[in-house]
Amino acid sequence: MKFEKMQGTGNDYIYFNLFEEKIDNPSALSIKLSDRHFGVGGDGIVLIGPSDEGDFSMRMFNADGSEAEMCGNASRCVAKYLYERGLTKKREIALDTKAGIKYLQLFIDPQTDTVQRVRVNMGKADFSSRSIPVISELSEVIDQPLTIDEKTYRITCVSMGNPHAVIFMSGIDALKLDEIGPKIENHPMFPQRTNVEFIEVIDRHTLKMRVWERGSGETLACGTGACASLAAGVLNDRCDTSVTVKLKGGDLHIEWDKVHNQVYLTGDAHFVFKGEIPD
Ligand SMILES: N[C@H](CCC[C@H](N)C(=O)O)C(=O)O
Repeated sequence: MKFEKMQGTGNDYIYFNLFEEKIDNPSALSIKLSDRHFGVGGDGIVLIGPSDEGDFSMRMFNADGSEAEMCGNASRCVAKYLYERGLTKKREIALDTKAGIKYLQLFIDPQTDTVQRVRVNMGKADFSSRSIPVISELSEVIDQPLTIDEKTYRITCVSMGNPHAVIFMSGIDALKLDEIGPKIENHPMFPQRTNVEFIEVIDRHTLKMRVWERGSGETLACGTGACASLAAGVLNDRCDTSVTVKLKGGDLHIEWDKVHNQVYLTGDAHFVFKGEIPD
Protein backbone atom coordinates (compact mmCIF):
# COMPACT_ATOMS: atom_id res chain seq x y z
CA MET A 1 0.00 0.00 0.00
CA LYS A 2 1.47 3.31 -1.07
CA PHE A 3 1.25 6.47 1.02
CA GLU A 4 2.71 9.95 1.21
CA LYS A 5 3.59 11.75 4.40
CA MET A 6 2.63 15.46 4.29
CA GLN A 7 2.55 18.30 6.78
CA GLY A 8 0.85 21.69 7.04
CA THR A 9 2.26 23.95 9.76
CA GLY A 10 3.75 20.84 11.33
CA ASN A 11 0.39 19.04 11.58
CA ASP A 12 1.48 15.77 9.94
CA TYR A 13 -0.70 13.09 8.42
CA ILE A 14 -0.23 9.99 6.30
CA TYR A 15 -2.10 10.40 2.99
CA PHE A 16 -3.70 7.65 0.89
CA ASN A 17 -5.04 8.02 -2.63
CA LEU A 18 -8.26 6.00 -2.86
CA PHE A 19 -8.14 6.18 -6.66
CA GLU A 20 -5.23 3.72 -6.34
CA GLU A 21 -5.58 2.05 -2.96
CA LYS A 22 -8.40 0.28 -1.16
CA ILE A 23 -8.65 0.71 2.60
CA ASP A 24 -11.08 -1.52 4.49
CA ASN A 25 -10.51 -0.35 8.05
CA PRO A 26 -9.13 3.20 8.13
CA SER A 27 -9.65 3.50 11.86
CA ALA A 28 -7.40 0.51 12.70
CA LEU A 29 -4.89 1.63 10.06
CA SER A 30 -4.65 5.09 11.61
CA ILE A 31 -3.98 3.66 15.09
CA LYS A 32 -1.23 1.43 13.67
CA LEU A 33 0.50 3.89 11.36
CA SER A 34 0.25 7.05 13.49
CA ASP A 35 2.44 5.49 16.17
CA ARG A 36 5.75 7.35 16.07
CA HIS A 37 7.77 4.32 17.21
CA PHE A 38 6.04 1.26 15.78
CA GLY A 39 4.37 2.89 12.76
CA VAL A 40 5.09 5.58 10.17
CA GLY A 41 4.42 8.39 12.65
CA GLY A 42 1.80 11.09 12.30
CA ASP A 43 -1.17 12.87 13.84
CA GLY A 44 -3.47 10.51 11.89
CA ILE A 45 -4.34 9.43 8.35
CA VAL A 46 -6.15 11.18 5.49
CA LEU A 47 -7.99 9.50 2.62
CA ILE A 48 -8.33 11.34 -0.70
CA GLY A 49 -11.13 10.00 -2.90
CA PRO A 50 -13.86 10.71 -5.44
CA SER A 51 -17.02 12.68 -4.68
CA ASP A 52 -20.45 13.18 -6.26
CA GLU A 53 -21.09 16.47 -4.49
CA GLY A 54 -17.67 18.12 -4.88
CA ASP A 55 -14.56 17.63 -7.03
CA PHE A 56 -12.91 15.26 -4.55
CA SER A 57 -13.49 13.97 -1.03
CA MET A 58 -11.38 13.93 2.12
CA ARG A 59 -11.76 11.73 5.20
CA MET A 60 -9.54 12.20 8.21
CA PHE A 61 -8.83 9.85 11.14
CA ASN A 62 -7.10 10.85 14.36
CA ALA A 63 -4.21 8.88 15.86
CA ASP A 64 -6.69 7.06 18.17
CA GLY A 65 -8.73 5.89 15.16
CA SER A 66 -11.68 8.29 15.66
CA GLU A 67 -12.91 10.14 12.57
CA ALA A 68 -12.92 13.95 12.55
CA GLU A 69 -15.49 15.91 10.57
CA MET A 70 -12.95 18.37 9.21
CA CYS A 71 -9.25 19.21 9.25
CA GLY A 72 -8.01 22.59 8.04
CA ASN A 73 -4.32 21.72 7.76
CA ALA A 74 -5.04 18.43 5.96
CA SER A 75 -7.37 20.17 3.48
CA ARG A 76 -4.44 22.34 2.30
CA CYS A 77 -2.21 19.27 1.90
CA VAL A 78 -5.00 17.55 -0.06
CA ALA A 79 -5.07 20.56 -2.43
CA LYS A 80 -1.30 20.28 -2.96
CA TYR A 81 -1.53 16.52 -3.47
CA LEU A 82 -4.36 16.80 -6.02
CA TYR A 83 -2.58 19.48 -8.04
CA GLU A 84 0.99 18.22 -7.92
CA ARG A 85 0.19 14.51 -8.32
CA GLY A 86 -1.80 15.34 -11.46
CA LEU A 87 -5.35 14.56 -10.27
CA THR A 88 -6.51 18.05 -11.23
CA LYS A 89 -5.21 21.28 -12.70
CA LYS A 90 -8.02 23.30 -11.10
CA ARG A 91 -7.00 26.19 -8.87
CA GLU A 92 -10.35 26.23 -7.11
CA ILE A 93 -11.32 22.86 -5.70
CA ALA A 94 -14.59 21.89 -4.02
CA LEU A 95 -13.62 19.39 -1.31
CA ASP A 96 -16.30 17.13 0.11
CA THR A 97 -15.77 16.60 3.87
CA LYS A 98 -17.92 15.27 6.71
CA ALA A 99 -18.46 18.94 7.62
CA GLY A 100 -19.78 19.77 4.13
CA ILE A 101 -18.13 21.13 0.95
CA LYS A 102 -15.08 23.33 1.58
CA TYR A 103 -13.66 25.52 -1.19
CA LEU A 104 -9.89 25.53 -1.63
CA GLN A 105 -8.04 28.29 -3.47
CA LEU A 106 -4.56 27.27 -4.64
CA PHE A 107 -1.68 29.75 -5.01
CA ILE A 108 0.71 28.36 -7.64
CA ASP A 109 4.32 29.36 -8.25
CA PRO A 110 4.39 29.81 -12.05
CA GLN A 111 8.12 28.93 -12.26
CA THR A 112 7.81 25.53 -10.63
CA ASP A 113 4.06 24.88 -11.09
CA THR A 114 3.87 23.92 -7.42
CA VAL A 115 1.36 24.91 -4.73
CA GLN A 116 2.85 27.52 -2.38
CA ARG A 117 -0.13 28.28 -0.20
CA VAL A 118 -3.77 27.37 0.04
CA ARG A 119 -6.68 29.48 1.21
CA VAL A 120 -9.62 27.49 2.50
CA ASN A 121 -13.14 28.74 3.01
CA MET A 122 -13.77 26.90 6.28
CA GLY A 123 -17.44 27.86 6.41
CA LYS A 124 -19.21 29.24 9.43
CA ALA A 125 -18.15 29.50 13.06
CA ASP A 126 -21.09 28.08 15.01
CA PHE A 127 -21.46 28.97 18.69
CA SER A 128 -24.68 27.09 19.35
CA SER A 129 -24.30 24.62 22.24
CA ARG A 130 -26.41 22.09 20.39
CA SER A 131 -24.22 22.10 17.25
CA ILE A 132 -20.88 21.76 19.06
CA PRO A 133 -22.22 19.75 21.04
CA VAL A 134 -21.75 21.01 24.59
CA ILE A 135 -24.13 20.22 27.44
CA SER A 136 -25.14 23.51 29.07
CA GLU A 137 -28.29 25.37 30.05
CA LEU A 138 -26.88 28.24 27.97
CA SER A 139 -27.61 28.31 24.25
CA GLU A 140 -24.01 29.51 23.70
CA VAL A 141 -21.05 28.91 26.01
CA ILE A 142 -19.02 32.12 25.84
CA ASP A 143 -16.39 32.98 28.46
CA GLN A 144 -17.85 30.56 30.99
CA PRO A 145 -15.95 29.11 33.97
CA LEU A 146 -14.81 25.49 33.96
CA THR A 147 -12.95 24.20 37.00
CA ILE A 148 -10.41 21.41 36.57
CA ASP A 149 -8.18 20.29 39.47
CA GLU A 150 -9.21 23.36 41.49
CA LYS A 151 -8.13 25.76 38.75
CA THR A 152 -10.81 27.72 36.89
CA TYR A 153 -10.50 28.24 33.13
CA ARG A 154 -12.85 30.40 31.11
CA ILE A 155 -14.00 28.58 28.00
CA THR A 156 -15.70 29.65 24.78
CA CYS A 157 -17.13 26.79 22.72
CA VAL A 158 -17.20 26.87 18.92
CA SER A 159 -17.98 24.39 16.17
CA MET A 160 -16.00 24.63 12.94
CA GLY A 161 -17.74 21.44 11.85
CA ASN A 162 -15.82 19.82 14.72
CA PRO A 163 -15.93 20.83 18.41
CA HIS A 164 -13.55 23.33 20.03
CA ALA A 165 -13.14 24.79 23.52
CA VAL A 166 -11.07 27.99 23.43
CA ILE A 167 -9.34 29.33 26.55
CA PHE A 168 -7.67 32.76 26.69
CA MET A 169 -4.89 32.88 29.28
CA SER A 170 -1.30 33.93 29.84
CA GLY A 171 1.72 31.65 30.28
CA ILE A 172 0.68 28.98 27.77
CA ASP A 173 4.31 27.88 27.23
CA ALA A 174 4.43 26.54 30.78
CA LEU A 175 1.13 24.61 30.54
CA LYS A 176 1.28 20.87 31.09
CA LEU A 177 -0.97 20.12 28.16
CA ASP A 178 -0.77 16.35 28.55
CA GLU A 179 -2.31 16.72 32.02
CA ILE A 180 -4.97 19.38 31.44
CA GLY A 181 -5.74 18.54 27.78
CA PRO A 182 -7.31 15.10 28.30
CA LYS A 183 -9.40 16.36 31.25
CA ILE A 184 -11.11 18.98 29.09
CA GLU A 185 -11.21 16.77 25.96
CA ASN A 186 -13.07 14.07 27.87
CA HIS A 187 -15.13 16.29 30.21
CA PRO A 188 -18.75 15.05 30.46
CA MET A 189 -19.99 18.44 29.17
CA PHE A 190 -18.62 17.40 25.72
CA PRO A 191 -20.55 14.27 24.68
CA GLN A 192 -18.43 13.95 21.50
CA ARG A 193 -15.24 15.07 23.30
CA THR A 194 -13.57 18.28 22.15
CA ASN A 195 -10.41 19.85 20.75
CA VAL A 196 -8.93 22.40 23.18
CA GLU A 197 -7.10 25.63 22.27
CA PHE A 198 -5.06 27.71 24.72
CA ILE A 199 -4.59 31.27 23.45
CA GLU A 200 -2.32 34.09 24.52
CA VAL A 201 -3.20 37.42 22.91
CA ILE A 202 -0.06 39.16 21.62
CA ASP A 203 -1.99 42.04 20.04
CA ARG A 204 -5.31 42.49 18.23
CA HIS A 205 -3.84 40.95 15.05
CA THR A 206 -1.66 38.24 16.59
CA LEU A 207 -2.60 35.24 18.70
CA LYS A 208 -0.28 32.59 20.10
CA MET A 209 -1.85 29.17 20.37
CA ARG A 210 -1.20 25.71 21.77
CA VAL A 211 -3.62 22.96 20.95
CA TRP A 212 -4.71 19.67 22.46
CA GLU A 213 -6.50 17.76 19.71
CA ARG A 214 -9.32 15.34 20.31
CA GLY A 215 -7.99 11.89 19.46
CA SER A 216 -4.38 12.93 18.72
CA GLY A 217 -3.09 14.86 21.76
CA GLU A 218 -0.84 17.89 21.46
CA THR A 219 -0.12 18.72 17.81
CA LEU A 220 2.04 21.49 16.34
CA ALA A 221 -0.99 23.16 14.72
CA CYS A 222 -4.72 22.87 14.16
CA GLY A 223 -6.44 24.79 11.35
CA THR A 224 -10.00 24.41 12.58
CA GLY A 225 -8.71 25.30 16.05
CA ALA A 226 -7.07 28.49 14.79
CA CYS A 227 -10.36 29.47 13.10
CA ALA A 228 -12.36 28.70 16.25
CA SER A 229 -9.90 30.78 18.29
CA LEU A 230 -10.20 33.82 16.06
CA ALA A 231 -14.00 33.66 16.19
CA ALA A 232 -13.90 33.24 19.99
CA GLY A 233 -11.40 36.11 20.21
CA VAL A 234 -13.66 38.46 18.25
CA LEU A 235 -16.69 37.53 20.33
CA ASN A 236 -14.76 38.21 23.54
CA ASP A 237 -13.36 41.45 22.05
CA ARG A 238 -9.77 40.25 22.32
CA CYS A 239 -8.78 40.52 18.64
CA ASP A 240 -9.82 41.88 15.24
CA THR A 241 -11.36 39.78 12.47
CA SER A 242 -8.05 39.22 10.65
CA VAL A 243 -5.20 37.63 12.64
CA THR A 244 -1.98 35.68 12.42
CA VAL A 245 -2.08 32.68 14.69
CA LYS A 246 1.38 31.62 15.86
CA LEU A 247 1.64 27.91 16.53
CA LYS A 248 4.49 25.57 17.43
CA GLY A 249 4.62 24.51 13.76
CA GLY A 250 4.48 28.01 12.25
CA ASP A 251 1.96 30.69 11.36
CA LEU A 252 -1.58 30.50 9.99
CA HIS A 253 -3.52 33.46 8.70
CA ILE A 254 -7.22 33.60 9.59
CA GLU A 255 -9.91 36.02 8.49
CA TRP A 256 -13.55 36.10 9.53
CA ASP A 257 -16.08 37.66 7.19
CA LYS A 258 -18.55 38.30 9.99
CA VAL A 259 -21.33 39.62 7.75
CA HIS A 260 -21.59 36.31 5.87
CA ASN A 261 -20.13 34.29 8.76
CA GLN A 262 -17.41 32.66 6.66
CA VAL A 263 -13.95 31.93 8.08
CA TYR A 264 -10.92 31.76 5.77
CA LEU A 265 -7.73 29.88 6.61
CA THR A 266 -4.49 30.46 4.69
CA GLY A 267 -1.32 28.46 5.19
CA ASP A 268 1.39 26.21 3.82
CA ALA A 269 1.44 22.56 2.70
CA HIS A 270 4.43 20.25 2.14
CA PHE A 271 5.35 16.76 1.01
CA VAL A 272 7.68 15.01 3.48
CA PHE A 273 8.27 11.54 1.97
CA LYS A 274 6.67 8.66 0.08
CA GLY A 275 6.50 5.13 1.32
CA GLU A 276 5.04 1.69 0.85
CA ILE A 277 3.58 -0.62 3.49
CA PRO A 278 3.24 -4.37 2.93
CA ASP A 279 -0.52 -5.27 2.70
N1 LIG B 1 -5.69 19.32 12.97
C1 LIG B 1 -6.95 19.52 12.33
C2 LIG B 1 -8.15 19.26 13.12
C3 LIG B 1 -8.26 17.85 13.58
C4 LIG B 1 -9.42 17.76 14.49
C5 LIG B 1 -9.54 16.45 15.16
N2 LIG B 1 -8.54 16.25 16.18
C6 LIG B 1 -10.95 16.28 15.71
O1 LIG B 1 -11.83 17.15 15.54
O2 LIG B 1 -11.18 15.20 16.27
C7 LIG B 1 -7.02 20.90 11.67
O3 LIG B 1 -6.02 21.35 11.16
O4 LIG B 1 -8.10 21.47 11.59
